[in-house]
Amino acid sequence: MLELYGQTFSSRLLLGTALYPSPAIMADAIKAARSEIVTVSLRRETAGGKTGGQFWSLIQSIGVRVLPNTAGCHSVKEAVTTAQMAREVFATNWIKLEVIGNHDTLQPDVFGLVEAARILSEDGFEVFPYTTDDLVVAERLLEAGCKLLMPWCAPIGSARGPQNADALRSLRGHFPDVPLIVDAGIGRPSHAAAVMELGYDAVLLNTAVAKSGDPVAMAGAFAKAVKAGREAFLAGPLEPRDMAVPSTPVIGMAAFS
Ligand SMILES: CC(=O)[C@@H](O)[C@H](O)COP(=O)(O)O
Repeated sequence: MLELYGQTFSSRLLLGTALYPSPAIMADAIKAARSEIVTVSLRRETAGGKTGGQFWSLIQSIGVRVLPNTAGCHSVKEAVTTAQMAREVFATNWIKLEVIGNHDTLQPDVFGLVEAARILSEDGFEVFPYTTDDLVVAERLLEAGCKLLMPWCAPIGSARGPQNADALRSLRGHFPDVPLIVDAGIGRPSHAAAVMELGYDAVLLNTAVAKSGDPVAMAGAFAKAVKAGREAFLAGPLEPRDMAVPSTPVIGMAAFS
């Protein structure tokens, strides 16, 4: 079971709720993914007026846990204020904290992220920080009160998959007991399986499902990949070797003379 801030979940696939062709397709994709947690932008929820209300009702009808996010926030003040509003709107202390540092790459402002994480943790939030794969930043986030980490594997929406598997492996090795969720940049089910095989606890993705040719079918494919990756990790995959090792036994081979 996946344990996040004292709550347990069967599914290790968290989904975003943006960019789908329609709300109905989004709902069907969430069901096909068997996700139990979806992330929702406060901006979408509040900006849409009546539409926002309908969207919220649809999410509630699916019966999933909501992880509000601060998507689009570029400063500590903006992120903290958005988180506080999200707590009121969604009635949860959970917050996926994004403090974006660059318009082009959408990479996190890790300095602002740590500061905002400290402020929000002290204010009783349970923070899910969207961060890079930097080990020192990870340590600072844990010191700031985060009980889990959400490193990217590539820029948001890039669909490039793991760009630095060594850094992800290193994070896993340094923090064996901290829940680690890869967030952002996953493009294909094989990417999700690959990070799960490294021992990551879960993945969060959005674009790869929502913008695919068939979001519902793709959500199902991701669900299978995440499960397969987890099972492979638990089964103890082989480490790559430099030299060949015969896989066919030589004892008992027929002798030719
Ligand atoms: C929805 C959300 O929270 C995104 O900001 C998240 O980081 C997912 O990224 P991808 O769209 O690349 O999966």
